[in-house]
Amino acid sequence: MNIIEVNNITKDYGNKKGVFDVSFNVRVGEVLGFLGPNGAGKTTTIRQLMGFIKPDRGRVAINGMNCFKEADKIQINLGYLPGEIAFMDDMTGIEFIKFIANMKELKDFSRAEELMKFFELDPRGKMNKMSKGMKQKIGIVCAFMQNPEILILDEPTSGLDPLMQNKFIELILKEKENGKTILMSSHIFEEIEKTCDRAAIIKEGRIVTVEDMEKLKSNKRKTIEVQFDSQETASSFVSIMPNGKLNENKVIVEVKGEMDEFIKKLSRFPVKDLEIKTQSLEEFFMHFYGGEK
Ligand SMILES: Nc1ncnc2c1ncn2[C@@H]1O[C@H](COP(=O)(O)OP(=O)(O)OP(=O)(O)O)[C@@H](O)[C@H]1O
Repeated sequence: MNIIEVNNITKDYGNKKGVFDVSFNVRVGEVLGFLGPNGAGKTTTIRQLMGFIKPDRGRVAINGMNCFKEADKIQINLGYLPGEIAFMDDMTGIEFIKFIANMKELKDFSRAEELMKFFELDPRGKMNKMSKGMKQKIGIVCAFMQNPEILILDEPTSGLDPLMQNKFIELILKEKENGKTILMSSHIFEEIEKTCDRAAIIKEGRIVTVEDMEKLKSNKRKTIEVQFDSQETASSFVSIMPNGKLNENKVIVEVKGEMDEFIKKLSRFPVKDLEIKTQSLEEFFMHFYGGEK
């Protein structure tokens, strides 16, 4: 069942800017990665899902409700992390979190406290003295503290250091286990690879592809370099591995998908050393991005 439905939406800002005929769905309990280079249209799409802007054409719905007309109702059960957070700078972090909690009529503050501890956030200082990473952590606490069924996250790890990025991945995996439905935009391939079930790729305002992550991962190319004791052994191996390239006593082979056939053939030879380089998902996605990030 689809929880988030984006059907042929267009928001045309002129000069080929905006989003055009964008469609994708997020199923119940699914984590969908929304990927695209700067200016591709991720935030514009997300803002239509949040009901901040109305599509010129098409329909966006969450839980069957129209995102523009029924935004208030939808947002009761939705956690949102904006790409750029407008904070009230003269508040302290904790004042801001409590302000949002009041707005959401949140009674139980224990989850907010749990999240602050998890992200090692001391929220007592003034917001205008906080680093980008600290502000991002406050945004994350605000999005997750009401334990919503649906989460829409616009570049959630922007500004976080690698340790905190890993903590964020941990949080998403836990939320996924709890059956939450999550849409998150990202530039970080590693976090998409580790957390998402599918990825939608947007470029120049149009969806290029929506792919299953397992399929993407299984299609990843591996470059394997095998070192043998002599050039003779290497040549014998190449004779049964026609796509292998001989380089003195080494053979370099590209393997896509299943490794079984390669391993069975290699097991007939004495191997001195073996190195496997896996094509990163980033390299894979570059194919869709057309070289630009
Ligand atoms: N209100 C607006 N008026 C005119 N153009 C706009 C407006 N909002 C966004 N745009 C343009 O629409 C395009 C898509 O912007 P959007 O912010 O959705 O991209 P994005 O994929 O979120 O990029 P980033 O990764 O940089 O955040 C950009 O060219 C942007 O300049």
